Amino acid sequence: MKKTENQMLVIFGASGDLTARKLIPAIFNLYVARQLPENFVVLGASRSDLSDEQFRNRVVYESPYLKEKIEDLKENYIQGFADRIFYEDLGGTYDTEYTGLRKRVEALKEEFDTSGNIIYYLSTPPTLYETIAQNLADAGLNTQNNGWKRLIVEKPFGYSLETARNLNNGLHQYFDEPQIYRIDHYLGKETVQNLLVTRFSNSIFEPLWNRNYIRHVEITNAESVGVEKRGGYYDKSGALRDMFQNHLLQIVSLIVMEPPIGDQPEEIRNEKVKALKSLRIMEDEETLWNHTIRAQYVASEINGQKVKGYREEDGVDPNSTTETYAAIKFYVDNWRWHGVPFYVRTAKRMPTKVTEVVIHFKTPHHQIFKDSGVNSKDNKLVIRIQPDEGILMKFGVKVPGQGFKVERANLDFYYSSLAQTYVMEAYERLLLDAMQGDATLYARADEVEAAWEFVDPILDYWKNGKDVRMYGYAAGVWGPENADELIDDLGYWRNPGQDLADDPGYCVIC
Ligand SMILES: NC(=O)C1=CN([C@@H]2O[C@H](COP(=O)(O)OP(=O)(O)OC[C@H]3O[C@@H](n4cnc5c(N)ncnc54)[C@H](OP(=O)(O)O)[C@@H]3O)[C@@H](O)[C@H]2O)C=CC1
Ligand SMILES: O=C1O[C@H](COP(=O)(O)O)[C@@H](O)[C@H](O)[C@H]1O
Repeated sequence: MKKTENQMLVIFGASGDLTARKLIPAIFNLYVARQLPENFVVLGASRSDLSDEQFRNRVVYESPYLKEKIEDLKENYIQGFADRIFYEDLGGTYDTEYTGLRKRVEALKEEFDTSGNIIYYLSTPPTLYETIAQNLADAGLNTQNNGWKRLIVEKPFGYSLETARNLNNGLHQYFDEPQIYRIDHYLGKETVQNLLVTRFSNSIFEPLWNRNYIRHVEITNAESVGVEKRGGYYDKSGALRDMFQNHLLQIVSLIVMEPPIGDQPEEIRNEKVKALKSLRIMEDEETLWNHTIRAQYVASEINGQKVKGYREEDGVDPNSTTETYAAIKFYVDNWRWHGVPFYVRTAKRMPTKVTEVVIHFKTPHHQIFKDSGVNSKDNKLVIRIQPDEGILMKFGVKVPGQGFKVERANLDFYYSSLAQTYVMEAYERLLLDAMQGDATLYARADEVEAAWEFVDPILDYWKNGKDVRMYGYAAGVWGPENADELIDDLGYWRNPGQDLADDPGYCVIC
């Protein structure tokens, strides 16, 4: 068990949505699970005029995100937890000197004996990340001579390769790379981490994990919700920046990477960077035209309820060209993956919420059961990231009786069958890792830049290319029909809405 040293967590942007919805509940769960160190304190900081008590009311006592947990026999913990939560009003301007903050940090350090170890969590608008790092340095709050200092940085990390590089360079002026933890909450999901275990702790998958046996790889990330209250943010971002550049390319890197020499953070991160650098960058318009599809959801009815189209959502430009659906086909230029196409799609307002990876295996080179009814697309490994987390192996078996008729069968495993095991929420796991100084599940500077390097030309083409298509799809369906063009040389997109064990693999969009 790793040691969690005494420390303080300072959250910038503490009056915001993420703090209330994800961060405080994650810390509360760690507190209840006795995973926090003996001496631990949280200091929220933002510009809203709040007292400690008002902040505690907002994020603890009256928090809708803790309500269930409190009711769930945990009310005994609430007082003790809230006593460790404080708030510092940073005042009204962006470049506030952090004198007040420094005094508060010093006082809490003495009172709670936190040994000078501090995590700063940046949960503000991204335009402030560098400014806050600089302000911390100006106030001497980044020095490590009296305890370590770490900086967790929320997504989005940059808006393009150039802005990500600038942000990396900006932060590196005040914090060294080993101090910086770029969060990607998908890496905190058990099932994403399980990709590593599935591949590297079994001897049955890895020998097949290459171009000799794999025909193509398909990844679907679907959300049933629209942009909800984040129209303003989303309209400047879009599916490619919001999900693909970070979460999905992280998943891709875990599928593509070579076996690391060990489980140390840098050993794993080095391989992920190599994987991301091996993605073939799409440069010419013909490839970009053929290998990328974007679309927006349009007004529709889902279960009898009228649903707005993307352009009618609050905060969205009525003439917006921001995509809510992105499907990308690409290749990986290395020995292992040469010639194997990857198909990745992500979208809002799909029929269901699901994220899964499907490894499609090649058909046997010589088919002896010619009239068996064997479907050449039968051998698949489906890794369900969420929900119904699990793994499904699909293969052909003989139908009892004369002859060699073959039917599809499934071997499946569900995480829920490990019912006695407590599965941490992504933010819980990632916060605990940062508290313990383990950066394995955080993105390194070069990793983020390599991902942007791949995404930038697509964004540029979608913005400036000639006659770039923008399709529409009715809210509640599996995207535009034209997305089939991307994959039709190999069949169809798998219908991932199916229950894992009951999966006919048919296509609902063709
Ligand atoms: N909400 C979510 O589900 C997710 C959010 N993120 C990222 O997390 C970050 C925060 O998001 P979210 O909480 O939704 O955003 P909000 O807009 O809800 O909150 C941002 C917070 O930043 C504060 N703030 C503004 N200026 C400063 C400043 N100079 N110093 C300190 N705090 C400041 C604001 O409070 P005040 O006005 O009081 O200063 C506000 O509380 C963003 O980068 C977002 O992209 C990432 C993934 C999911
Ligand atoms: O980072 C983000 O992720 C969520 C989806 O996360 P999930 O864990 O629920 O799959 C997405 O809704 C949001 O737009 C994006 O910013």
